Amino acid sequence: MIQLSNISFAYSKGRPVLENLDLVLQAGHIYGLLGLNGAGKSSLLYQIAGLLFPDHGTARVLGMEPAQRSIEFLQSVYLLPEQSAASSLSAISYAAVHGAFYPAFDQEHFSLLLKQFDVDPRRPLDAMSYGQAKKAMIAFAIATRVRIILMDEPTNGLDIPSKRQFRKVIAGALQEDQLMVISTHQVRDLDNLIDYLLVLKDRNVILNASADHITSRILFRNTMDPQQEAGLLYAEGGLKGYAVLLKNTHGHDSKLDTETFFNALLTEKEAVLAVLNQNPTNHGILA
Ligand SMILES: Nc1ncnc2c1ncn2[C@@H]1O[C@H](COP(=O)(O)OP(=O)(O)OP(=O)(O)O)[C@@H](O)[C@H]1O
Repeated sequence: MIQLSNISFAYSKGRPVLENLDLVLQAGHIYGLLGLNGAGKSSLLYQIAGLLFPDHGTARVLGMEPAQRSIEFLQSVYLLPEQSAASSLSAISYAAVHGAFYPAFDQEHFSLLLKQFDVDPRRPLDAMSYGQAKKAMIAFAIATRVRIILMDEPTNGLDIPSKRQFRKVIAGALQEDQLMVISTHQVRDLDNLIDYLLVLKDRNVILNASADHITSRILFRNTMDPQQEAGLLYAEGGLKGYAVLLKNTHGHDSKLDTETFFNALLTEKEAVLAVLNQNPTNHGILA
């Protein structure tokens, strides 16, 4: 669905943000795009949406070139930016005006999502708080029912109940022929939500792997004494002992702890990738 080949991109000469980046994303998945501030997450999403153009390399999205911004492309890909432009329209009028552009726009679903998010559909968007307006635009993005939904830091500004609601809404929103990419530097917001993890670091995607693949190779556990654990890859101290990553040599089940995994990948990249890359399966394509 999305294929980026050897993409390089810089805002100014000699300071590349993305370099020789290859990426293939398939339908039916929610991808979490993780990276520290300034890693290039927005820049990558904007390349996919055709709002920034590569200096080198090629991008194909649904068989089209994003930079062409054809009508068919624009009706198939929705990018929810980190900051949406303010509109004096109410949420419901906004959907009536802008939803008309998307052939499969689902007005009923939009109203339902606003209700679930506790957003007043009649209130002008520019009179809403930042978080309320954000929720209205998340609802709009989902209601477009386009094939590819890109969300840039959608959980920024949401309170804790709204973040919970966001996870619930997203988990139930994806259809088989759709793909979603959600970027965040607040890694914990995506816990229990994404089925694929993308990690952007050093101008490239250093990891593209399914949560299933990660937990088949790595065991997530809490312990009081990391040194007693066999196959220790990484340990992180907290209030209640340590969160550890161990080599999963016996096929045990555990739940992916996205934040600890992300921290491990940033500090112990080679060791973590080596374990994930051993005996590669088709669950993950690792850089
Ligand atoms: N319009 C711009 N002009 C010049 N440099 C830019 C511009 N936008 C972003 N950059 C730079 O490009 C790099 C990547 O920025 P980008 O916004 O893509 O990162 P990000 O991972 O989305 O960050 P954050 O988590 O802070 O939103 C940063 O070093 C940033 O300063």
